[in-house]
Amino acid sequence: MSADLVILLILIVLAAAIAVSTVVALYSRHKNKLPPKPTTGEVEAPPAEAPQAEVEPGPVEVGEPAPEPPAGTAEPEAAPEPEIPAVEEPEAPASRMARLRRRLASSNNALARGLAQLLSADRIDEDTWDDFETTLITSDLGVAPTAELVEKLRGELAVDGVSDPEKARTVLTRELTNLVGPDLDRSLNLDHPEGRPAVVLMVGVNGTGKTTTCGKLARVLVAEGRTVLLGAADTFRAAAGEQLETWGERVGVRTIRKEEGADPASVAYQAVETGINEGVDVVLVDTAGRLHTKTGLMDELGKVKRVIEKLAPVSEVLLVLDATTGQNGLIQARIFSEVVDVSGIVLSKLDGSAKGGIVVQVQRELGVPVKLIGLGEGADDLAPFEPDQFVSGLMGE
Ligand SMILES: Nc1nc2c(ncn2[C@@H]2O[C@H](COP(=O)(O)OP(=O)(O)OP(=O)(O)O)[C@@H](O)[C@H]2O)c(=O)[nH]1
Repeated sequence: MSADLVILLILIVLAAAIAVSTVVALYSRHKNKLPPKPTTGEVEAPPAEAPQAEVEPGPVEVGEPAPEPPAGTAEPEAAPEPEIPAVEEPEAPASRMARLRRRLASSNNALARGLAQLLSADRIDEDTWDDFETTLITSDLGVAPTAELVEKLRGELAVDGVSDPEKARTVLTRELTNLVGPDLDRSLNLDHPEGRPAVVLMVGVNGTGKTTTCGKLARVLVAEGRTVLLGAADTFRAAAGEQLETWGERVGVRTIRKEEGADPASVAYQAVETGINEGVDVVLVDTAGRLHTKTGLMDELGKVKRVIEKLAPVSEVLLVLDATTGQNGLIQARIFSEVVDVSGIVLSKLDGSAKGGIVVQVQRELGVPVKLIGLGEGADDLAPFEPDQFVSGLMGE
């Protein structure tokens, strides 16, 4: 029995030993399976820590600073500045006037020369007066104004030459200024009813400088602090609308235009309507002025004016005349004044004309004053017409 017990005990011990070793082996195998975890643990650990550290503060940061970047960075980036053309600064009126006067003096040198000859003559005989008259007439002063001027001067200047050239110059200046009309109201009428813009209609034969004048005038008005809108109702010439728009961009004002051949009246209407909606001060309407027939012109301009007047009164009708065309300009002036009520004249291209006397003739012809003069193709080459400056320019001073 004791031997059996011993054997039994040995078996139990063996079994226990086997069991223990099995458990140990199993445990150690199980443990050996875990290491793969530690190997992945190296990969997992950083993401487990890093993303948590980054992601969590992330939303907070995005939430808080979000409003800042848009304010600080998004705006300048989003600003479509390159598309806005640079608006030019107009030249100061004082220096513009001085420059224009110099140009006027040099462009009318024929008249200035004639006056100088008269003033320096030793003896003012009939021939001298004849020459002087011819000079005045060649300068487009017109026959009647020339006769009036010569008569006045003959009464004041001695036959035996000009004893006092300074006095003679003063007399000449005074008489020429009187002919030009120092007291005429040359201001642009930009009066407009409350809530409606002043409407300026630019008329004239093609090529006289209407579009250019619209652009130059817009620039002057903007420089004076007015808001302006351009209406390209010259739909006849393909490039006219584009040309006006380019002027508008230079000055920083919008142009209402339609396709070539569109009804000019509808463009004018839309321009004034937009002007009302946007509360602008002045709408400048450029028109086409082809003189095929007077009836055609009358129909077109008449319609443009009527249509505009459904929305707002037309404050000014400016007739643009090319100073270099002389008598032809006068014929145009006559026709246009029969078609529309011209309220002011723009004499363009005086820089290229030695015939400044047209100012006097055209004013007499139409009974309306020259309000503006064009003295070049540049943006600042438009000036208010000032009789004193004009006469001293004519006299070459
Ligand atoms: N020298 C000079 N040229 C001018 C003046 N005003 C306009 N011009 C030029 O005259 C030409 C005709 O001017 P536009 O403004 O196109 O004339 P427009 O009357 O609008 O002509 P259409 O559109 O054909 O009816 C252009 O080359 C202008 O640059 C000026 O005062 N002096």
